[in-house]
Amino acid sequence: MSSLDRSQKLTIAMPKGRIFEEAVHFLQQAGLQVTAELQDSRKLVIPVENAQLEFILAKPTDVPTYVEYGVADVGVVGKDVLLEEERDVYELLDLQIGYCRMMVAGMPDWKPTEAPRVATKYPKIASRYFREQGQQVEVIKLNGSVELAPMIGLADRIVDIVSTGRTLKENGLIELEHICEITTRLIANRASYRMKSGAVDDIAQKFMEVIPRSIR
Ligand SMILES: Nc1ncnc2c1ncn2[C@@H]1O[C@H](COP(=O)(O)OP(=O)(O)OP(=O)(O)O)[C@@H](O)[C@H]1O
Ligand SMILES: O=P(O)(O)OC[C@H]1O[C@H](OP(=O)(O)OP(=O)(O)O)[C@H](O)[C@@H]1O
Repeated sequence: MSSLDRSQKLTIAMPKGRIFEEAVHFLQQAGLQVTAELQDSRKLVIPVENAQLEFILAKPTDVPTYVEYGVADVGVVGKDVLLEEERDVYELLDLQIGYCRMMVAGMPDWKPTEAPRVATKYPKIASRYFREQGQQVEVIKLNGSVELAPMIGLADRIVDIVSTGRTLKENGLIELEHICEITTRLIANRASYRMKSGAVDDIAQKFMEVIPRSIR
């Protein structure tokens, strides 16, 4: 299937923010035409001339929403977002970039209490994890700076992403339990996967060829 087949034009949802640069580098390695507009402008919709491609730039947590509703055919997104948003999309590939881990963390002198409270940006992941552990906890949703919660007594533990460990360390917290590893994934809309199988396969194939090179 030629990538210039008009009916096979693909819209790719890209996450703004932390994983954007690594994801763009991945696209370049896969041979996709990445224009300066994608890397350096405030535009949110970026068509790629003659390549039957269009990028949309979304907040990371919204990428699966655009893909589920089919306004993007495929998307690049962290596994943390997929686990939290639970959108109805196909997960096609682990791109093996954007490495980090989902952890339970707390103060070193943490002790179980009768009414444990857990603060997190990821309430579904946290609730599911503690349910599976057979522990009853109250989950408190925060939107950032989650490490503050145990320090000032809002919660006794947190569920959050840890990458270098610097944020935990500088706030006197330690890793307590490992929930899962997180990497960036390629996802696809279910209808696009069938109706535009040529173009979706083409991009998945190109991505797959990059993956062994991106293993650290
Ligand atoms: N150290 C890290 N902290 C947070 N996210 C990371 C880290 N390392 C990799 N990631 C990946 O980056 C994505 C988050 O990117 P970013 O922090 O830009 O988004 P956000 O949390 O929506 O932004 P905001 O801080 O505006 O709420 C996550 O989905 C995760 O997969
Ligand atoms: O282990 P580290 O390398 O220190 O990274 C982990 C930190 O990065 C993320 O926060 P982010 O910078 O996205 O800010 P936030 O507090 O607004 O979520 C995450 O929520 C941790 O706080």
